[in-house]
Amino acid sequence: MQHVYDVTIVGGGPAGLYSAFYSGLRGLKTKLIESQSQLGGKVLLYPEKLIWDIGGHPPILGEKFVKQLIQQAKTFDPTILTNTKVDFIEQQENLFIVHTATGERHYSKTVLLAVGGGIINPQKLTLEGAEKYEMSNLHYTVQSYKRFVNRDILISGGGNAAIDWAVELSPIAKSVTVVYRKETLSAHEATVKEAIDAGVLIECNTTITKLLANDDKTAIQLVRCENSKTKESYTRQIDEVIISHGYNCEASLTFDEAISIPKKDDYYFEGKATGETVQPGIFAAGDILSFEGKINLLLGTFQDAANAVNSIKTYLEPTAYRHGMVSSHNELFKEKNRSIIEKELVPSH
Ligand SMILES: Cc1cc2nc3c(=O)[nH]c(=O)nc-3n(C[C@H](O)[C@H](O)[C@H](O)COP(=O)(O)OP(=O)(O)OC[C@H]3O[C@@H](n4cnc5c(N)ncnc54)[C@H](O)[C@@H]3O)c2cc1C
Repeated sequence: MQHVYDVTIVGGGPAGLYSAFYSGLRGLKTKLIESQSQLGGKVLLYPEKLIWDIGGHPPILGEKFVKQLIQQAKTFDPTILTNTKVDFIEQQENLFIVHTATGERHYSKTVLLAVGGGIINPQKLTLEGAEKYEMSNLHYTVQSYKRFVNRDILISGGGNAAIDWAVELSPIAKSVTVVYRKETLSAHEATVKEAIDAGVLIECNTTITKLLANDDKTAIQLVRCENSKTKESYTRQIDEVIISHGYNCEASLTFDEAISIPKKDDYYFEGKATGETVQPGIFAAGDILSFEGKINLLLGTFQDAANAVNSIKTYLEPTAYRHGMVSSHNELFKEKNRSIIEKELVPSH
């Protein structure tokens, strides 16, 4: 017989990870289930981006931020499962049974949905044979800047992510060209200006029509593009190709008939700022949750997580303290505080 957890968090992005930390802080027996092999959610899509807008935190690389989030999530030793997709949630009296795609069942008194926009996969290039270059120089995310030093780079896409990459790579690349199928880019004007000022070449109405392999067919050597207006096509020698065509979100989570959670738009759950959904025992946090005044940013996910966990605590123990607790009240921190404070007090030379 499996253990029954106080809370099972579905999704290991920022909302799920911070929920795991916070539910430990509130003394709840916690399990977190993530479908991907890595924890971190959408932040894994921008490991090399500097994040500037986290309160009280200096600019931090996405990759480092994820590491810190994971470390914090593990503070109270929750059970964490990766490579485990939740596909169905069932309720039997006061117990939830969380079913996974591989046929396992997880038992829990409450469920916290932190599934963001679903399981995220980049939109792939649909050209024939494109997939064979994914092991070499066709990329869907920028995992490491080193790879792009002194290279001729072609980026396909006109949104913020494409232009952000163009701006960030242009100081280290030999050249950066952006091709975009529409008349004008959809990225912020200020970033587009930054890209142009940095020497990025932008070609609108233009799409990639062919990837031509090198002699041993292991890497793309030439990219053929076509301008949809002039019908002109040209071939360009290229070292690295980055595709930034957005993401597909696989929203495959379903519920049994007894569970009803109102949906807003395609995949957002209408709920309250306190994380409660209309379904008793099921809570939500992060990008999946929609309420008036909701912020779909990292800072919003943290507030959602704390609110949802506090709601879970009082759902399970109606007399428990309803609101946020300051971390210094926690016994585990008391032990750790001493060594941290001692280190801080050592005069620096
Ligand atoms: C390119 C880009 C740049 C951004 N830059 C910033 C920024 O600078 N500052 C900022 O504050 N915010 C930024 N954001 C927004 C921020 O990343 C999101 O608000 C945040 O990641 C949302 O966290 P989340 O945990 O709610 O969802 P997600 O990060 O989407 O995580 C959800 C997790 O749930 C998992 N999951 C989904 N379905 C299932 C299932 N059925 N079973 C198991 N697991 C499942 C997914 O695999 C995923 O890991 C950016 C977003 C993008 C896309």
